[in-house]
Amino acid sequence: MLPTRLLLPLAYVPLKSSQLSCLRPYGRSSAHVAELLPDLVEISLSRAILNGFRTFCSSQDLSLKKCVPCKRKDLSPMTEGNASELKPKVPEWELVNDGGIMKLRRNWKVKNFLQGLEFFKVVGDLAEAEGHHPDLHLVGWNNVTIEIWTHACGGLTENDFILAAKIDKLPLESFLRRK
Ligand SMILES: C[C@H](O)[C@H](O)[C@H]1CNC2=NC(N)=NC(=O)C2=N1
Repeated sequence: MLPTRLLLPLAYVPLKSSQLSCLRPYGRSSAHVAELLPDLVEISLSRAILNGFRTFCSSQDLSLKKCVPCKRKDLSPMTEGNASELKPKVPEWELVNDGGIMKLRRNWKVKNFLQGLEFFKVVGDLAEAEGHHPDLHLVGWNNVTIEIWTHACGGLTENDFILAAKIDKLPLESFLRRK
């Protein structure tokens, strides 16, 4: 007879025999399943826990998410409150209100003008891959500023935070002036 309540070593989730029956592989005897069951359930449960953890991480780590197409009709800018909630996830960036348009802004000093253009190329390739694009400024030959906002709605959406988080993961150190 199958164990009526199985305490799982990983999560101590009590399972009733009715729940266990769905696990019974076709044609195997109950005794055999009882033997297999702890491993089977433990594996599936640890995967569930791992997936849950990964989901939790990915929803926390914006750089693992993907930008979505900006369809004007169903897009509205997030509130300043929402933007402030997401801001800690991109600590290197500042939240600015530029004439009523909320944007993310970050500055760098590059080695020289051409390194600035190379810097833009690396960022540009990422933007093209994401289908979401930053405003790139190269001023006074070595001052780079990137501003990110969603033009389709005239403000900030999650795309902008995702792009900022991804830019922060790019290998840009070689273009930068030593501090
Ligand atoms: C369909 C596609 O998502 C749009 O054309 C994209 C392209 N890149 C974009 N980038 C930014 N920053 N804002 C947009 O509204 C935008 N729209």
